[in-house]
Amino acid sequence: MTDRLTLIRPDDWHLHLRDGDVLAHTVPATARQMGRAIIMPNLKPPVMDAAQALAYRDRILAQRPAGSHFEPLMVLYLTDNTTPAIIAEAKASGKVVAVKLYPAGATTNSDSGVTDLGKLDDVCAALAENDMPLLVHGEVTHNHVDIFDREKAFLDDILAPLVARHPTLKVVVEHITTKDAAEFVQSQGPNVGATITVQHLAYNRNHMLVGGIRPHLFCLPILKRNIHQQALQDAVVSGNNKFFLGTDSAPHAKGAKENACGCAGCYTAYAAIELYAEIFEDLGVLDKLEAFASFNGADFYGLPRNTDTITLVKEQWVAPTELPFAGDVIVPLRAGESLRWKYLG
Ligand SMILES: NC(=O)N[C@@H](CC(=O)O)C(=O)O
Ligand SMILES: [Zn+2]
Ligand SMILES: [Zn+2]
Repeated sequence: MTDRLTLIRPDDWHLHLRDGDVLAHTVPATARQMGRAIIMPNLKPPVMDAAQALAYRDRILAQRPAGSHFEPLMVLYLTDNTTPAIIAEAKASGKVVAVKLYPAGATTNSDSGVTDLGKLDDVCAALAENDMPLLVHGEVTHNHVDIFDREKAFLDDILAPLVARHPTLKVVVEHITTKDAAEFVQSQGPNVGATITVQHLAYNRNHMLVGGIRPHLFCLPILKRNIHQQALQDAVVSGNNKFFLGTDSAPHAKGAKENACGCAGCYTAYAAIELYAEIFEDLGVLDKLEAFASFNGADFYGLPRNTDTITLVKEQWVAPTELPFAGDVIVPLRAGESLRWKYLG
């Protein structure tokens, strides 16, 4: 039985750090485990150009613990007003590595998102030219499309045509939740990859809704039925290098989650690698964790793999029931539950 696990240091290819005082909590939490992280730009207002990305990066670095080499990889938020010149300037900054598409209204702070991707073909061409991946929150937002069908509708109506129009554009389908998305990614060339979260591997909608509603399992795209959870598990079990670690750790204060209109997002950064290790072990593929967590994402982005290592031990510990969040608290995923793997450093 394996009771100790040493891996090349992982990276988090989808992370929300937020801004302001809470950076004092969110930055150290991720910097403790991850070498790099793709920093989601859905602030209020969003991160829309190189200057805003560099200023945000400085605020993040100001909270990086002494001695840490954690590197925030910055992302621009695509709007109807993004231009090829904005993309070229972002690339030239050397610090912005990707651009994020939020269909307007799809998720937390996405009001400034894109209303018609068809109008941004010149921007997509600029991304392809600059070898910058387009990261997508893959859900349509039309009222008539059921929330459980929104990812598939996005793949069929928006993403498949986009990839066909821009065959060299790198695309990351973020936080995939369906069998359809896993199959779509597998069916495309090496320029299309996907991140998979802990919560979408570990849970399905029954966990969220049977026996009472569990607001801390509510995230977007919403947890789907068990056949979809199974397909995501199959994707990581397959070892296909198109799939990589992206926690989508998305903290919201406890009161904003335990609310008559609760916010979407699960907080997992405090124990990201332990949470993935537990699932990979349950699936019998602990030997595939390192490629998923530490190789596939870097390879997809064309960045060097990390060279230092981390170690986990098989040792039970209890996840905190709450964590500080700048005068407020957050309830992490698995709060108060026993975790099986412990990160040593
Ligand atoms: N995943 C979520 O449920 N929420 C994210 C936004 C996102 O990634 O869609 C957030 O910023 O809170
Ligand atoms: Zn999203
Ligand atoms: Zn996210």
